[in-house]
Amino acid sequence: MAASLSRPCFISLHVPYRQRWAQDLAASFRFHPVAVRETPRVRQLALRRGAAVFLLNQRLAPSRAPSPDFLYDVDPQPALGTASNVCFEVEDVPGLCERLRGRGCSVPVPPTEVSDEGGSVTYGVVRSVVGNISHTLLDRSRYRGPFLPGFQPVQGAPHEAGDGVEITNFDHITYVCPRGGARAALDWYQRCFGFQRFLLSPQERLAEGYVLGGQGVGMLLLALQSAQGSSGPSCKLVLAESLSKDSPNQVDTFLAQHGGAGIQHVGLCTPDIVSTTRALQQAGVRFFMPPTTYYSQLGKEEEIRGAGQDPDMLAELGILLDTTVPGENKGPCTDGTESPSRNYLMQIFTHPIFSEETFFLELIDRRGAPGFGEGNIRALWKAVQVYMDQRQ
Ligand SMILES: O=C(O)C(=O)Cc1ccc(O)cc1
Repeated sequence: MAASLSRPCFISLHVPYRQRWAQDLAASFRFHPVAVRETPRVRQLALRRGAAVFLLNQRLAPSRAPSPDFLYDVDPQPALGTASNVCFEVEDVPGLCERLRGRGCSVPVPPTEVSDEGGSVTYGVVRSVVGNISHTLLDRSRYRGPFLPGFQPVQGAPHEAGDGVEITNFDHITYVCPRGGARAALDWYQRCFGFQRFLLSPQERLAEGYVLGGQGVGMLLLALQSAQGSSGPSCKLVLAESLSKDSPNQVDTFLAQHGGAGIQHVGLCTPDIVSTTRALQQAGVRFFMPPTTYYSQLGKEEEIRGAGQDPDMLAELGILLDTTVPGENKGPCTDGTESPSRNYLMQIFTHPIFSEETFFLELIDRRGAPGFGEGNIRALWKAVQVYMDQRQ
């Protein structure tokens, strides 16, 4: 039986000893500390916005050996900041770990029970076939506390309302795979986690994947989602592989600076990208500005107006809009009129958030469009190229 995995329960970030990133995530990205766990050697802080939770893991003392102290995770021993674990809620942790072991997967943390006064949870950790990524498989159906056993609630966490930032949940997680490795990753997530392939564009061929070529771009994308089951909404994974002959580019630079494959970015869903972008910019978050030609390209202004958005406002903030993505809810509106602009999406990408050109965040505002905008991906690719050329 295929595993039924929900939307991620949390995404774990590891920062090396003495790097202070928690403050950034809290102060700039407006994530709120909700729970903390501290041992003499490590600190784990859960930061939440809507249903999106990052678990920030940090050592409190230098050490060369992997630390067994990180609860609900394995220690990736990072030399630099990395997002290395995605936790999924599952119903039967022992059964799934057993099946995964039977399929040859490495299960560095076997099913383990943790409890406190709020109840108990069972979790195990399995290594993915991609880079340093692992997955915590968690059953917290028997737990009533604020986060997870072993964590203390952070008192006085601020209210989310009123700061202009609206982030509801994780939308997708994008991996950078090694050259030639995306297909093996796709097979692994299908075989081991029961994820299902979906096509990113009507032009995508199943056997080839979504190939973005020409105009200096060279990338293969393959997309998957978890089967939507009883355990909640599905999770989208995007696997990216460089086909580029040009350097520097976003994907090869990630591989070089991250020291191998891993999580490149996380898309955060917002129902109001304009207000959220503005509030985050004011709080100091830096976003990639697309090339100015993005907004002046033939038909773009009409496309943006047709979607009911203001081209000047989007250009001022650097927000990308694409109406060419396939829609979930095509068809006439309930009043019987045809609405040509119902399905579109808007995206904006932050600069890398650690000191290397690796992990970044994205805001995505989906208006009925489940895929990704090709024009937007191209614009991001070019913006990153300009940025890296300037930095070199
Ligand atoms: O558009 C998105 O959010 C994607 O996830 C697609 C993508 C994948 C890799 C990149 O380097 C840039 C964009």
